[in-house]
Amino acid sequence: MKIAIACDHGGFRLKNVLIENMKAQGVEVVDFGTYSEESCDYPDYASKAAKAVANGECDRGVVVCGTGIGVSITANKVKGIRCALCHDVFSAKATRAHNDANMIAMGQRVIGEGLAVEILNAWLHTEFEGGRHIKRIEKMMALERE
Ligand SMILES: O=C(CO)[C@H](O)[C@H](O)[C@H](O)COP(=O)(O)O
Repeated sequence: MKIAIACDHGGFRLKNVLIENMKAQGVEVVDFGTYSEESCDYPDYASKAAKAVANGECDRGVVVCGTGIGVSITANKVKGIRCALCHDVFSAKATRAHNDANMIAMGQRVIGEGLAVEILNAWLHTEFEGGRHIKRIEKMMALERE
């Protein structure tokens, strides 16, 4: 699996923890920045990761900022993206199983690193259930074409 990842200054330290966790599992990671804690604008980086997922360069994506909100809103502006803001393991599993979320967002200022790694791993390793959820996702994605 190839994962796009991006953050702003408010998510930089957590992004690095998540990258190390994924690399330790043999997951390929493409880091779209930012690369320091210098203040920057989260749309510049979250959009790069989201576009890499939308165009197929990466299979799925992870975005991090202070709250996870700015990066998730940004990612969801890119056609084809279903980015879920998750700060608990149950939601991370459910958004893969039910929403087939192709991106996850988290906030470095909201949760600790240990929980963030558990959430990421739950999201990475949960498959989409299909079935009744397929038509619901189709209805969501049809909104992009209106
Ligand atoms: O976009 C956000 C909130 O929706 C992120 O949490 C940002 O990291 C945050 O807004 C950055 O704030 P700062 O005061 O400029 O560090």
